[in-house]
Amino acid sequence: MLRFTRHYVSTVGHKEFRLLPDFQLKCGLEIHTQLNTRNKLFSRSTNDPFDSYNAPNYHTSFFDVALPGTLPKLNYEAILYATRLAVALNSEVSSCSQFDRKHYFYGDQPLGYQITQHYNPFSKGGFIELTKALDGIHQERLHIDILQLQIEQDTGKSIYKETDQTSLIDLNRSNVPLIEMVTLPNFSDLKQIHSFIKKYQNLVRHLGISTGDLETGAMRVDVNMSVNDFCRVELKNLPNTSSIMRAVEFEYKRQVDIIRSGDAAKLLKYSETRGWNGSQTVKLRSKETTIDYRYMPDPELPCITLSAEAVKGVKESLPILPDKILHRLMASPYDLSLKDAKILAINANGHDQQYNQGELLNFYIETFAQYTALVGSSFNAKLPTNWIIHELLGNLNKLEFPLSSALIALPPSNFAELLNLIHAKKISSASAKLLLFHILEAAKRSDVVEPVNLQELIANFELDAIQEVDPEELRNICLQIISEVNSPKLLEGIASGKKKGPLKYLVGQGMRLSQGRIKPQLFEDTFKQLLGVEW
Ligand SMILES: Nc1ncnc2c1ncn2[C@@H]1O[C@H](COP(=O)(O)OP(=O)(O)OP(=O)(O)O)[C@@H](O)[C@H]1O
Ligand SMILES: [Mg+2]
Ligand SMILES: [Mg+2]
Repeated sequence: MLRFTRHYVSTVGHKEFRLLPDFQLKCGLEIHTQLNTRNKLFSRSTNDPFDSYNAPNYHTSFFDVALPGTLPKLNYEAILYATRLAVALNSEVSSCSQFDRKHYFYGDQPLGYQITQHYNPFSKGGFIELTKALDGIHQERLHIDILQLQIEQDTGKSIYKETDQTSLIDLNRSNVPLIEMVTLPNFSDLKQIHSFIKKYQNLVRHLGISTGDLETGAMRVDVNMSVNDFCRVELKNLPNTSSIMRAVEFEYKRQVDIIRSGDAAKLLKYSETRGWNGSQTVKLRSKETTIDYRYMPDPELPCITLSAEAVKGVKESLPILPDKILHRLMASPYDLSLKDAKILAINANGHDQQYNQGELLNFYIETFAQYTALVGSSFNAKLPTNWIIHELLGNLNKLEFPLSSALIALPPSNFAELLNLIHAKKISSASAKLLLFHILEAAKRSDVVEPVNLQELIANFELDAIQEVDPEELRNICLQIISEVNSPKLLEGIASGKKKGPLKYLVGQGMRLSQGRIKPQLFEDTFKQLLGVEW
């Protein structure tokens, strides 16, 4: 009889996945992140590892292709980026970290060794905090401890051609700066792993040090996992979050089955490295056959000496970190939901949408301040949220128009004025939508964009809400719509309540005829009265 825990329930795939209480999962992550510095780690060639499709081996220098006699020259930008990350993770930067050579032979590694940090890493310790409130883990809070950060070079790429049994080598990626971050084995369920990966990915994007994309390989996650303290298995080559989660589920079940069958002492005796073929984990190599990398300090690279003041300077220049922003946005006066706060604070896909996160957040905060200054204590926090997060961003995406340009037409003071007009019901919500769209579309078409004059536009388009609606006029508009519809069946359906939906259609017609200046509720009430609706 199996007992299930409530640790983690996954609906990935068809079958539900659960951890079993008698089989304890222990897991640690190693995450490699490519830094988006301008140049490579030890050469001046441009750092553009994804340009291979157009020009293989283009972004290379003599050092990247390992011509004899060339020497590595450290790129300080990579050190700055690594320091930013270390400080954000509360990891202690070593005052003198060193580079080592890890020797192995491979076609895409022409030096014959990879320069990494083995004996004396860049920083040690640190943590990421996961919480139930922000990250959705099952525990209230959990610290995932970081063992260390090490700086290393990426390798080139081998492309295998099955057809003529050849390998192509592309060295555009060779010598791209990487940071390997290693956690302690603090994870005990899948939700924690998932949340951590998202949080770390978001952090490197927020710090502006990497695109953090798993799909391009800019971020690569290796998962080390063991069950009931048997040997750890390391899962590598996991292309995206869903593969990571599915591979962990599969591997957990595989190890549980081995333990149940009584073969664990034999089959889980040595740690091994496994890959993911899309449906199962497959053995790549066992640690019995580990290569001796003959690590040795690189004699051509002196240690990186960083003073405490330099580290302090970087710490002081860091942007406010995402958790802190989320907490602020979810508290008074903003009172945003977690979902909306994340839209403002977190760049979900790493690419520039029509805005960058800092720009959007500043716009929101500034507009909010100006709006509350205009309306005083009766402000409605939902107005800026809805109009910025939903209306404005929706329109920018639809029009493919960047926020930076939209801001010229609609700086925070103008947007706050628009909110104020909506707040005071001087303009109906339907009219405001039309107006906003019009302003953005006109700004997109125009070469010279300047702040709009809202009052003038509202007057020109006659968008002022009709404050006092003449009941007779309202009745007449409704009667006209009813006669135009000319469908007794539809009207009877509405009246009897059998088909309520078409009432919305009638109201929509009213909004159209009045160009959004009469409130939908007034139309609805009048139609109900005229049709004798009792529901
Ligand atoms: N018993 C265990 N169960 C699961 N994970 C473990 C266990 N012991 C250690 N780990 C995890 O294994 C990882 C070890 O990574 P580390 O980079 O130190 O060594 P490595 O995997 O041997 O080296 P390489 O960088 O060459 O892959 C860490 O993330 C650690 O948390
Ligand atoms: Mg490692
Ligand atoms: Mg490893």
